[in-house]
Amino acid sequence: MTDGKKVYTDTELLELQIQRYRPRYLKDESEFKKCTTNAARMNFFLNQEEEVAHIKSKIQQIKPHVTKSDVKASELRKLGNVQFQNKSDKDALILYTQSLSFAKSDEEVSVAYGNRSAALFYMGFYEECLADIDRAFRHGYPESLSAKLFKRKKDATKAYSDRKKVVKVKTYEIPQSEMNPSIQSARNCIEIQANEKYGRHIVASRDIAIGEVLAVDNPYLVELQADMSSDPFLFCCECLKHCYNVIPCLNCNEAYYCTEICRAKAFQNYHKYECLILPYVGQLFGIKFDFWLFSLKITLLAMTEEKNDETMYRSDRYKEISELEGHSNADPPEQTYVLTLLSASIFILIKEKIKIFKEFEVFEEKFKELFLYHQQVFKVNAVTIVSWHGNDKFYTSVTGLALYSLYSLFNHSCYPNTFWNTSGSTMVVRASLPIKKGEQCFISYGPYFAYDNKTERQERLQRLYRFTCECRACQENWPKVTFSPASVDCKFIKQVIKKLTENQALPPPGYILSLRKGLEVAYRILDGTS
Ligand SMILES: C[S@@+](CC[C@H](N)C(=O)[O-])C[C@H]1O[C@@H](n2cnc3c(N)ncnc32)[C@H](O)[C@@H]1O
Repeated sequence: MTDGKKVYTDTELLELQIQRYRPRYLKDESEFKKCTTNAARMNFFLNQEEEVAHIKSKIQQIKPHVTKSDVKASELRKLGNVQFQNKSDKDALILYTQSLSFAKSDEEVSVAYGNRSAALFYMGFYEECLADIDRAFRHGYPESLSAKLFKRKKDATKAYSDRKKVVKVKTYEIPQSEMNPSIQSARNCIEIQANEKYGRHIVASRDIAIGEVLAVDNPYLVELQADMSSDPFLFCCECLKHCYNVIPCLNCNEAYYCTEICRAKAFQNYHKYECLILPYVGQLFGIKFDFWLFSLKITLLAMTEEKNDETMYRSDRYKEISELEGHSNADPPEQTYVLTLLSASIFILIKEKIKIFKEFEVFEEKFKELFLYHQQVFKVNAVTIVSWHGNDKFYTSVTGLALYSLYSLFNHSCYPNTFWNTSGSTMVVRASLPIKKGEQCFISYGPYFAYDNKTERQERLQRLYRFTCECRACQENWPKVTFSPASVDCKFIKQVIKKLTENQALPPPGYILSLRKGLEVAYRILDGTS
């Protein structure tokens, strides 16, 4: 979100809203604090008739942006042509993609695909170029221009087959024989336990060696972070795949997908409702929080998903999401007040514009509870996905947020014995230390003893996750490690290891072992032998 100059994070935006509504909160404070459930909080605003009438009239005044227009599509395509002639292929590609998102008639759609295929060809993305040529023909590309497109198809096919095959990075897959019988995404070396101190948590059901895979989890839901990713027109909103030839939603200009399959899946599951109100959200509030969009999608999924009572802990089902920790009553009341006020307005918007509650009448009351709850779940459990992409030069960027059911059961330690990374949106969790049978498997929620001091870590964990960390690094108050791994040379590593080995009061032997083993594992992963 920007005001022309500054890009605001969700937290900064929320702080601005809290300041804006402070006088109103102070007036309502004592009554609002009496509401102890999310539904009661929502009803606090929804029962204020004047307020509701005011929001309804604001909604009526909003003219949603034109989403499909051949005139606009043609303008954007022509701007793309200028960039293409100037050899700015990537800028041309983005303008052609925008043109596609506005294009209404088959003719306009087909020409935009045809033009984009040219930019893709010159950028060396032959597979994507061929896909766009097929799309152009399927939409009835004009006969008069077809010869050029047939030639490009021939050239791209040849260039594609001549090119050395790119080795695709393979995500680890759990072998059938090692699958966990009670947890869908886990290997058969962990189990879920629960107690008062830790809530639900993950425990090793046998000894686990460094580098071993504990879980390969797929997200229940992802949300593309358009403002933060380097380019929102290059990612699939459904699977976050980095993709140069995304295709737009057939109704709105807000969502793009890597394939027709992802588009149909998103539309069927939630986007058919979401895209009817997205054009209003920004205009109604002047802001769009990521956690709203996220929460809206989950709530729509919760309403529409078919019930599945299987006892296995599943990552592809709403039931597991519905039981995640949200600390519903732990946020500062002023923050909850503002979020509820804005959520109540979204509730009215949904009622006015998509009539979904007519279809799912029973959910009207449930929605009030869930929409806020999902925002709370998001804050405690969502993960930021950083992708690496590029052609010959790889670079990383934040592409999205995701919610994983199994990852959400891992508790935190500032000296964790597991770590995770993602490939696309698939998360792989591995051991970073040896884990003995019966020991809890911890992950880091961000704070890590080597980079942040104990006070900083404890403050952050308390504020965001509402617990006091009692990991070994916190109990023994380990010092920060003051080198940056990127600038470390081998000589320096040797010195560090020597110092660590000599001084037993510093991080324990496991840390040294993990450093050495970690390098070995990283090498094996990169080498493709693990
Ligand atoms: C992502 S959830 C982890 C699963 C959670 N224990 C449950 O029962 O659903 C995060 C929450 O777990 C709890 N938690 C995480 N790490 C913890 C720890 N080291 N000690 C105590 N509680 C912890 C906190 O309440 C935190 O907000």
